[in-house]
Amino acid sequence: MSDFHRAASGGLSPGELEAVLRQVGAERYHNRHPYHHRMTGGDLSKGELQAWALNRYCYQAVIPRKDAAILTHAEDPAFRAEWRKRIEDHDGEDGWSGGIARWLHLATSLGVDADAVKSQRLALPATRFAVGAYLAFCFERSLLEAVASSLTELFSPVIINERVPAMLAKYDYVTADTLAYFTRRPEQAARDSDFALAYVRKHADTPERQQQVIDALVFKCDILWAMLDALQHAYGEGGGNIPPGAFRPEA
Ligand SMILES: O=C(O)c1cc(C(=O)O)c2c(n1)C(=O)C(=O)c1cc(C(=O)O)[nH]c1-2
Repeated sequence: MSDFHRAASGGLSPGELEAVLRQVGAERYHNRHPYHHRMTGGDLSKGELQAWALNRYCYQAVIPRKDAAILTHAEDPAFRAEWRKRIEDHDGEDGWSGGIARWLHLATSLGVDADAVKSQRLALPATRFAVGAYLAFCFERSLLEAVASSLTELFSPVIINERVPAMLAKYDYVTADTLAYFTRRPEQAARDSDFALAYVRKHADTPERQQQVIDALVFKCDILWAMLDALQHAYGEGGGNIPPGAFRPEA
């Protein structure tokens, strides 16, 4: 970690803390990953896009569970009222009318079987470990650290704005309907990250807590990075490193 990511021993002002957090994102968010660059450059095979969608489903599926874990730590009803919107975004009214269902649609539009995606059986081992680590982090750490770990959402509108136009332009089988998941995300992410950032600015009021917040965001960037590393290793360069039991694109 660069020195810049250490909270000053005397503490940072809320504005200085926010600047460090934004710097973490500028350096470590997954829009800097080669797999993302290959995606936006039109260089991924259809199998690599399918593998991305299938593995990323595991992340989508864990998000409402980690948000429920966060709610168990929250004593303030106003906090819970705000945070539970995230679960509703992903599950919808009945479990299958929110973001998870829209992600499933994205994966099936790319030609992956819905049951295979939902079962998560064909995901890479590293994907499972990464999303499991995110869930465990939100169960085990303080409310402040768990809230801070959601702050990658500050940067998600950037990657969505890079990804969506490039995918529409570069892959003739990708349509606006395929990518409908992303239509609502920037607005939801802005609402969520505004709330989380205000919470962190207010509650990270000692140098120790400021360091915990910075470390939580680094940890979360590492989760997203590790997921793309795993895809690159397994499916890049002709798919020669696909682990046993993992998704195999049709030749
Ligand atoms: O498209 C993306 O690259 C991306 C990134 C992230 C993120 O940065 O964690 C999220 C999402 N999408 C997303 O769709 C989403 O619902 C979401 C929830 C969270 C979270 O940590 O609570 N991150 C993200």
